[in-house]
Amino acid sequence: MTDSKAAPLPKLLVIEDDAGLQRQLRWAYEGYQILTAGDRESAITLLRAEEPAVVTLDLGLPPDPDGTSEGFAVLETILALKPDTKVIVASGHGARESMLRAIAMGAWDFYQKPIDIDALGLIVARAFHVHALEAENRRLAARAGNGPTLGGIITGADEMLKVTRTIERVAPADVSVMLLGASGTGKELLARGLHEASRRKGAFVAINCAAIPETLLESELFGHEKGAFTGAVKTTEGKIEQAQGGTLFLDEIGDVPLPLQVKLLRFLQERVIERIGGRKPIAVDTRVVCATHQDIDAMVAAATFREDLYYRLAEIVVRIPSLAERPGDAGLLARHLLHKHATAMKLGGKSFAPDALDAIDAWQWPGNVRELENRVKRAVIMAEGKQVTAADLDLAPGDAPEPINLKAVREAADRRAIAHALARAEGNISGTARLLGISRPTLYDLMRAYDLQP
Ligand SMILES: Nc1ncnc2c1ncn2[C@@H]1O[C@H](COP(=O)(O)OP(=O)(O)OP(=O)(O)O)[C@@H](O)[C@H]1O
Repeated sequence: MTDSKAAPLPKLLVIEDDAGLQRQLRWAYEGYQILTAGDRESAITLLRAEEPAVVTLDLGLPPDPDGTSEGFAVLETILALKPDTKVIVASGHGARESMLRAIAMGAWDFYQKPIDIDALGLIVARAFHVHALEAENRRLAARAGNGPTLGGIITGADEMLKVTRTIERVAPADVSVMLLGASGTGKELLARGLHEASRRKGAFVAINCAAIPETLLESELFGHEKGAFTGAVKTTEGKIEQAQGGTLFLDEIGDVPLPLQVKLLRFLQERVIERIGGRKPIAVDTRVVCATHQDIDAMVAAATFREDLYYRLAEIVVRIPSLAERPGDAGLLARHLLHKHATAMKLGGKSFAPDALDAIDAWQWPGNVRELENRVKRAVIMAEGKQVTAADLDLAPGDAPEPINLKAVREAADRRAIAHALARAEGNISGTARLLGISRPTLYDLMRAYDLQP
């Protein structure tokens, strides 16, 4: 049986007035549908009809085959009609100025004639890859923009959408919720979203149990009466009381010392507190949500966290995936954060250079969204022009030795892109080839050339 639903081949438009070269390029690549045009009119007609993702453009086109005017006019029209098209411009020897002008106008890359099919093939493959990544980012952004998400959470990843759906479901029920996830994954944002979705009328009160010295934590939580201890000059409500009728968010619950765990347990059982130095019990109706980045199960097993308290706090446990476990979210969030911070600093109109998007996609983000936000904020300040580069984000250049030439840079980028796609497709060759927008044989060739394993 033939597979009638096979994915259509990615389209490459070759704009070249030399019929011999046209033929050579037509047969050079497998895995693409090659469209050819010899002049402006037929090129633009094909662009409108077929919307190719990648175009190779010879600047010397009739009626100005020895100059560049017609080529630049075509480049301008393509980018005006379809700005996401990746245009790779061809130049003869010594045409550096034209190339720089083409890049400044928005061309994706260039190559020198005479054509080296292998080198051009790599540039073309990479252009398809970046085009596919950008299209995926736009798709995720559109999906994430479908209606308000819980607590303003930005995500397009199923792993995280599942989390927001769970939280929306449990929000109205009066159960305790424990959020488990690494630092910077958005636990506090989710807790706040849960509070908003619960429609509790009181306040959302957050306390970071790791940030407050042990000796002060009890007073912060339970409050104190005037004169209860040296320095207690006036009666003060604790965070638990402040959350009356609302939600109490206990961040880093794993850092609460054992004696205080006992007091918290008593509060959760009886729903009353006593301020330090106070004698009368005060009833408090509050929803408790807690979070930790620690391995709480191991802490319970080691008896450094009380099991009875754990069961009171963790009627529902929600695990928050790290940023690296949410495909596409790093790029999506980066764009959102770039817009947010550039606007706040009155430095609007900034976008990411292709190398920045690649670097964002390849980085593992050990500090999750918090790290991403810090890097983007810094990059907005550091970027010299409208484009934010990987170097502005302090990502790629520091991680690799100084490349010796452009070929080395491209190889490194290809290697990263292929390794990343392989990981995303879990080693599946067809899936990887699809993600990269290249054919399986081309992928095999590249993997062999770069000595990569599935
Ligand atoms: N999905 C997201 N969409 C938008 N902003 C996010 C998202 N996730 C996190 N952030 C932002 O990233 C920063 C860190 O998030 P948050 O404080 O909620 O993380 P956390 O897991 O509580 O971190 P920590 O454990 O270090 O306290 C905040 O500025 C938050 O607004």
